[in-house]
Amino acid sequence: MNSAAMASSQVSAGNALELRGITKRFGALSAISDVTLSVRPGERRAVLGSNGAGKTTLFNCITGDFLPTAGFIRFFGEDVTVFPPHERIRRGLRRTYQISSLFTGLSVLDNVYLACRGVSRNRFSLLRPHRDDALMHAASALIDAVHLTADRDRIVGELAYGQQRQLEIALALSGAPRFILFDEPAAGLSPTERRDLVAILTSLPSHIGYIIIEHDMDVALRVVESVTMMHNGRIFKEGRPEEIEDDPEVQELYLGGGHG
Ligand SMILES: Nc1ncnc2c1ncn2[C@@H]1O[C@H](COP(=O)(O)OP(=O)(O)OP(=O)(O)O)[C@@H](O)[C@H]1O
Repeated sequence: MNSAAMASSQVSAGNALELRGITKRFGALSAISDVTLSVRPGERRAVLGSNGAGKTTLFNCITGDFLPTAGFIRFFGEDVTVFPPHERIRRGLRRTYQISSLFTGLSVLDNVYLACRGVSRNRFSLLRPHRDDALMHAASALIDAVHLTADRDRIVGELAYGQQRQLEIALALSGAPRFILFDEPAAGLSPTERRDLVAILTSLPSHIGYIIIEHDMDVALRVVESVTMMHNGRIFKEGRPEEIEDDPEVQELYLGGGHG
């Protein structure tokens, strides 16, 4: 290992996620530019910024849906910059989407069971699942974790919207994730459902770190310990939730700036 590679591996030692100089261009447009950030194992961070700031593009680079134009990404020390999404999933990275990815004609339990099965070694087994197998127990535990215990046998299409979003969190938790990217989980939720979401996120196992993109500051700042503010594709400010909330520049640009 040369000295540059050694320095790079020392920088990344101990981080769950490490981005260095990530840039993504679409033709002449730089959606994100030179984004460098590190997240420790178990750390919970919000990425905030107004529309078009580059938050979703950042997520897509982390998941492998987009290849960055420049920079590198390490996941638990391993360079995953050019890995396809399924290789990152196999290493414990998960993501939720703004657009629902649920099987609405199946029950809550079947949805979570299939997600658990999809990331297990036996995913191509043709054996009929039994209610007492280990995956069924894992699925039940995840349903409890997202407060859907009483709804586990209901058809997903009949659930309230907020319950469907809770179910998406259960799917992201399947197969022992180490890190989750939550894409606006509070969007469209009622005040009661938002409170439920905060309770679910804050009671996730402490070894699971996450990044949350969220327009609702009341939710975002209550479920994280660190915040990265983005503006025009660049990191604009980083700090603890209370520092970000009190920062005059953030207030000018984001909180009071007619943010949509
Ligand atoms: N596939 C793409 N092709 C071209 N331009 C894109 C593409 N994806 C994003 N962009 C552009 O990159 C910039 C950043 O967009 P991005 O969706 O990452 O922002 P965002 O912070 O997630 O915004 P929002 O809060 O509205 O979701 C925008 O100018 C957007 O139009």
